[in-house]
Amino acid sequence: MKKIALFGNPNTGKSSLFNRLTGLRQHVGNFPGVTVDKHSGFLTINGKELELIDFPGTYSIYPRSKDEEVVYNVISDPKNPNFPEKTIVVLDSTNLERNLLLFTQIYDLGLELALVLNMTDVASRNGFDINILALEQAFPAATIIRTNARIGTGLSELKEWMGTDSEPRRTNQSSLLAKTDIQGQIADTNKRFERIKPIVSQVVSRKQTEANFSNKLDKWLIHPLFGYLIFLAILLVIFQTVFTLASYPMDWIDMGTSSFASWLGTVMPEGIFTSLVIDGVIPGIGGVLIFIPQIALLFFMLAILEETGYMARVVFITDKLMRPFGLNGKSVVPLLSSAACAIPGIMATRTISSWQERLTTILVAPLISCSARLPVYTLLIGLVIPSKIVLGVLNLQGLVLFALYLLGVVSALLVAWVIKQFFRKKELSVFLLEMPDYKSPRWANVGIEVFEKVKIFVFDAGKIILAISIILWVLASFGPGNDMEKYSKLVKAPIIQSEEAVIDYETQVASVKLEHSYMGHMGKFIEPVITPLGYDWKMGISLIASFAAREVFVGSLATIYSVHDTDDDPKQLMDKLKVQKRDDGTPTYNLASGLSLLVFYVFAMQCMATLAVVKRETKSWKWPIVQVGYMGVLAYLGAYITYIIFK
Ligand SMILES: Nc1nc2c(ncn2[C@@H]2O[C@H](COP(=O)(O)OP(=O)(O)OP(=O)(O)O)[C@@H](O)[C@H]2O)c(=O)[nH]1
Ligand SMILES: [Mg+2]
Repeated sequence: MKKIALFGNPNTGKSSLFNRLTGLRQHVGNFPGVTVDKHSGFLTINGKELELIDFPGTYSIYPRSKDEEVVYNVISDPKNPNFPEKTIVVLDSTNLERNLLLFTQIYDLGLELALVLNMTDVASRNGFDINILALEQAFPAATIIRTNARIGTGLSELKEWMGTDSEPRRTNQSSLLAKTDIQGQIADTNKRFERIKPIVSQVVSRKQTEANFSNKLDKWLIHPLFGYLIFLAILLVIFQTVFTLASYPMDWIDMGTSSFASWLGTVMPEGIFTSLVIDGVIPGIGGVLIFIPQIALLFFMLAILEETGYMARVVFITDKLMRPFGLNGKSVVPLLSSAACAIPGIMATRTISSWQERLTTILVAPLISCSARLPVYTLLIGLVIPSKIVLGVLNLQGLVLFALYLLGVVSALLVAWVIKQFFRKKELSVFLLEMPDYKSPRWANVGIEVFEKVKIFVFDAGKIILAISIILWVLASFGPGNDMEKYSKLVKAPIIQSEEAVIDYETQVASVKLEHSYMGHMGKFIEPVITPLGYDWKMGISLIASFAAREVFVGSLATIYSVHDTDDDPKQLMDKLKVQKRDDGTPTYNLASGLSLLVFYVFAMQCMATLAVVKRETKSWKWPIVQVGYMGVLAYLGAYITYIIFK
C-alpha cells in the first residue's frame, strides 16, 4: 500500500489535517509536542487505498530527543517499512522562516513532496501576504498547497495530489548527516538559514497591522514580573479548585464505598469471602475511584489552559528556571499538580517531549508533598510539636508544616539535578519555542482529554491498586498457625452489653488480631531495622500498611491502639499516642521519633497508586522500582539523621 508521511514543526496542524483526511480522532492540542509517537490511518482516493502516517512535530530532521528519532529513523533509511512514497510537509504560514528549515532538509532528500501552507487564516488575519509564485520558484520540485485544517479548505487539492501516481524517484541520501554529528548539524543548520532568509524576504511580505490580540495579551502574560504573578494566581485558583471542589465528590465516594461495604456486611454470610470483599476488594476499588475527581478536575483545567494557548507561555517563562535542574518549563505544571496528588501530576508529564526530562519529572514528582500526607503531618505535628508562637507571629506547628513542604520541593529539585548528572546527554542547544496564537478552547477536545486521562487511570493503574489492596488484606487477615484466634479469645468479653462496651471489645479484638497477623509479624520483623529511627513494631505495622497509601497510617495506628472512630474525634487517637511509653519509661512519641517519622513521610514512596501510574507511563517496572529504592534510601537516611540530631 502506498504510504504518505506527514512531517512538520510542532503545532503546525499535522494532526488536524490527519484527522480531516482519515476521519480519525488523533489528540489535537494548541501546544507544541502533542503527538509524541507516529500514528497511521487509512483513506481511499479514486479507489486506491493509502496509508497516511502522522509524525511527531520536529524542528529539524536531526533528533534532539528519543521521541524525535522516529522521524530521522524513517527518513534516513529507504528500506524502513514506513519510508514514504510521498511526503507532506506542513508549514505554519505565519512562521515560514523557522518552518522552512525542516522543509529544506526533506526537500534536499529528493522525495516526492507537497509543501502545505497551513494556518492561512491566521496568516491573513495577521497581515501576512505569501507570494506563491516566488515560493514555487525557490522549490520547483515541490507542489504547494494552501490549507486551513480547522475548517478544511484546500483539502480537495491535497487529496488530488495524494491520489496521483508518482514516478518512482531516486532519493538522494547524500545530504543527510550522521545522527551523532552534532557539530556538522549545527553548521548545516546555520548554512540553511543563510539560504532561507533571502527566500523568505522574497516570499513573505507583511502589512503593518496593529498589534494583534495575542501580542497585546502577551505584553502581560509573558512580562518578566506580571507574567509570574499571573501564573501564580492561576495556579492558586487551580489548586483551590482541585482541593476544595474535588473534596465533595471524594467524600461521597468515600461514604458510598464504606456504607456499601457495611451494608454488604449485613447481608452476606460471615466468612473469609465476605471479609475479602468488604475489607479487600471494596476498599481497593474505592481507593481507585477516590482519585477520579482530582484527576478529572485537574485535567479539565489544564486542557483549557492548553487549548487557549496559555500553557505555551507558562513553559516559556519558567523554562529558564528549570533548566539547571535537568527539567524544563513543561515540568512546572506536573510538579505543581503533584502538591495535590502525584497521580495526575505524573500523567501530565505527557506533554514533555524529551524523554530524559519527562522521566526526571516523573521520578521526582512524588517528592512534592501531596494531600495524602496532610493527615499524617497533622497527627504527628499535633503530637510532638508544641503549639507556641515563635518569632513574634509564627505558630511553630505551622512553621514545621511549611518546612516539610519546603523539604519536599528542595529535595525534588536536588534529586532532579543529580539525575541530570547521570544522563549527561548532549542536547542541541538551539531551543526553539514558538507562541501559538490565543484561541478559544474547543470543548470537544477538552472533554476527550479528561475522558482519556480518567480512563487510563481507572483501567491501567486501577488493576494494580486493586491487586495490592488484596495482598495487604491477606497480610492483615491471616497469621501463622491459629494465633490470631487464640489471642483474640483472651480479650475479655464485656459484661454489660452496652453498645459502647461492644464496640470497645471489637476494636480490642481487631487490635490483637492485627498484632498476630502476618502484617503484625512483619512489623515485629522489621523492628530491628527501624529501631535506629526511633520506631517500634507498632509503627512498623503502620509503615507497612501505609505502603498502600500514606493516609492509611492514621487508620492502622488507630486499629493497633484500639481507637475507634478517628473520623469523629481525632483527639482520641492523639491522647492515646501521647501516653504510650517505651520499655525504659520515656514516651514513644517524643520530639525525636515524631520528627523522624515526619521526615520519613516526606521522602518515602508510599503510594501504590502512584507506582501503578509510573509503571503505566514508563511502560516498565524498572522506574517504579528505582523510585521506591531511591526514595526509601532518602527516607531512611533522613529519618535516621533527624532522630540522631533530636535525640
Ligand atoms: N486557525 C487555525 N488553527 C489551526 C489550523 N490547523 C490547526 N489549527 C489548530 O492548531 C493547533 C495545533 O494543531 P495540531 O493538529 O495538534 O498540530 P500538530 O502539528 O499535530 O502538533 P504536534 O503534534 O504537537 O506536533 C490546534 O489547536 C488546531 O485546532 C488552521 O489552519 N487554522
Ligand atoms: Mg500532532
